[in-house]
Amino acid sequence: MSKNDLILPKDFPQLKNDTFLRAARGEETEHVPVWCMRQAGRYLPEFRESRAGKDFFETCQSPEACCELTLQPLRRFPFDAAIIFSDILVVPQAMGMDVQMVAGKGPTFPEPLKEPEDLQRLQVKVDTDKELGYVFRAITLTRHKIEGKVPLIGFSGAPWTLMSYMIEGGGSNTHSKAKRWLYQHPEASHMLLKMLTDVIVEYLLGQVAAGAQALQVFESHAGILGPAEFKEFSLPYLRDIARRVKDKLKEAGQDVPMIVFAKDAHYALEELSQSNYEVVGLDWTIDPLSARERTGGKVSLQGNMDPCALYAPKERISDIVKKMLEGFGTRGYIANLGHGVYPDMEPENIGAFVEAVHQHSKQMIKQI
Ligand SMILES: Cc1c2[nH]c(c1CCC(=O)O)Cc1[nH]c(c(CCC(=O)O)c1C)Cc1[nH]c(c(CCC(=O)O)c1C)Cc1[nH]c(c(C)c1CCC(=O)O)C2
Repeated sequence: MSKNDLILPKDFPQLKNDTFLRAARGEETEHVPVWCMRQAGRYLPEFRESRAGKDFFETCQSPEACCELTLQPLRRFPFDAAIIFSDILVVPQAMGMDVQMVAGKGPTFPEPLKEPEDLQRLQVKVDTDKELGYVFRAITLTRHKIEGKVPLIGFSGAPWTLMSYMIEGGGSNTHSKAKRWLYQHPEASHMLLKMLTDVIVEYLLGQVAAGAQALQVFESHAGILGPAEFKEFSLPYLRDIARRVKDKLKEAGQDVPMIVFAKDAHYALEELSQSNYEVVGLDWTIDPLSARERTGGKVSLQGNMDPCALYAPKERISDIVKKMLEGFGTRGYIANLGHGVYPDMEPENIGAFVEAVHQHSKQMIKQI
């Protein structure tokens, strides 16, 4: 028994709305489920109030705060899933790196990896219960407090995205420091990607043990790679993560749907649909119909309204949603944005987006 099991009982309230889980598995639903990346975020006044004056990563380390922030958007909108409030950069922290959230600048690593010998600074064998137990406790607490309203999604950053942050030391336009490694130090790059993969597999399994009912892997920096580099430095690790997590869960008689979101990796859509994930998440640069054709019904799809469409008047949002639903169809589809909600967006328009998905999809399904 891990330490994590001792904190709270795991007899969770019964799930009342499994629409999201059914859509992930390609099963029939009464409406298309919908959630938003970054649905817990600064666009909500109650989020800004809860976060005010508190350090971002300290907030991530408080299970009570994470639980509250995860539940806030559900009190306003009838989302069909919740995603645990946390961050992808807790994994580099668990491997021994210092990461700070600097106001106005974003995540910052005071001592990024510069050369291959810096890999020696990293913790190779990470005790995820010890280093990331706070995320597991947040998930368990939230599973209780959510009262079975909707499923709870756990997540991790993918190896290449985390590697690029660890080398760049923060956000970047070119990612040239991280990409230099791929061309100058391919062996060290693979070593780092492999180290990250091992930690991520344990981390995702720990999240399921704690109560996560689905998992999303964020390859947010896929688009900075070309097709050949993606095939060498991202795809094998994405596949390995899903395979290893699924094999381990199967041994335990468990099964949770997994979503891969490789932003701007339209060139790899065929490969992504054959990568052991049930769901492929899409950014807004892909046309729904062609995404369906190229993935050949092998997977469910998630996405992909341009987040900026939320700046449009409500009627226009409704029309855009209707077109999106017609493109994807209502089966094996989870509505979402093509990336996260931005801080200056109107909460009311998020509500209009959710309502439009529910309304239009109910009508469309009735007509089938
Ligand atoms: C790249 C990335 C990060 N973090 C994450 C990604 C992958 C998804 C993506 O591509 O956007 C993942 C993430 N970060 C957060 C979540 C929570 C769940 C959700 O609602 O989606 C998730 C899934 C909370 C957060 N993570 C962060 C915020 C905003 C900062 C705050 O609350 O103070 C939230 C709500 C901070 C963060 N963390 C990160 C960035 C770039 C930022 C923004 C910095 C800024 O805007 O100043 C790294």
